[in-house]
Amino acid sequence: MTLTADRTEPAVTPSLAELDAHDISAWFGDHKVLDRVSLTMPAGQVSALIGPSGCGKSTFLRILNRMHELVPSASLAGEVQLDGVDIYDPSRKLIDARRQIGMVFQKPNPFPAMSIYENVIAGLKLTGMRKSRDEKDALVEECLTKGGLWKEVKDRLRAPGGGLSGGQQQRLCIARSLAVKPRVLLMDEPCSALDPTSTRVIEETMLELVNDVTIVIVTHNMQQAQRVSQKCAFFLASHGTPGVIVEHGDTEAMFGDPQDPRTFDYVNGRFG
Ligand SMILES: Nc1ncnc2c1ncn2[C@@H]1O[C@H](COP(=O)(O)OP(=O)(O)OP(=O)(O)O)[C@@H](O)[C@H]1O
Repeated sequence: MTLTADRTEPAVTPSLAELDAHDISAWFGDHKVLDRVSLTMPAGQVSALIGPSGCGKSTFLRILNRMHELVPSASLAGEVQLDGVDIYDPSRKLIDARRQIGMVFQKPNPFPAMSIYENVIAGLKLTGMRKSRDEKDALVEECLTKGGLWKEVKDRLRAPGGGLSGGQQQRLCIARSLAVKPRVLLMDEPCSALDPTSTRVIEETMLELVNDVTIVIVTHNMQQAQRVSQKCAFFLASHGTPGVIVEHGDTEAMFGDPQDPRTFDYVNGRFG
């Protein structure tokens, strides 16, 4: 990345961060849905979480930025570290974890009546970040550029976010996540509501973004996992038991030479 003497800070924190989950177990009430899952998601790479429906991928993802605790019946055990710092440490603010570890959801969720411009900077107020008008203008351009949307919307920044296509709305949500300078971006099936062309654009955007931000994506699309990720983890919850990671490693090896027959069957579409 080229460093310039811009009047604004870059929209994305330059130092790349590793995310480490140790022995994560999770419950909804008495129902245990994850059992001692450990995974390192390396800095500056895309890690894909794959596995059949209901095996706990989304729950694991939500634990990575403390969203699991929003569900009243939810509880968890284990540790999540962002560059060696425990995000669940009681002395750390919840808002810090959520700012540093952003999330993009399956269904694009911009504020529909709010302008494209205001959507991008919507997170600043929530996280207590103050910026001048010029700084906001520069930040909006930078985030929309990184989100792969700038060229399409630069002449209509005051138009409502809800007027964009589904794929554009998802890229707007990515731009909004970037505005608060996350170090990790979690993406929960970000393309499942999109057509193949929009999906490709988001995938290209991810491949650019990963130079600035560590990415973890949940996907049911095996081709997508192969196209975008360098690391991959296969989750499975067999016969009502809590979800575990059966196998993880380099994506190329997971698809080309899986060690566990269950991984082989899954990546080859034989079950799930
Ligand atoms: N809010 C909730 N309350 C109770 N149980 C839940 C809740 N969310 C998820 N679960 C249960 O936790 C288990 C894991 O669900 P989760 O959504 O994490 O799986 P998943 O692998 O992401 O599935 P999918 O691929 O279908 O999205 C499932 O048994 C699910 O029913």
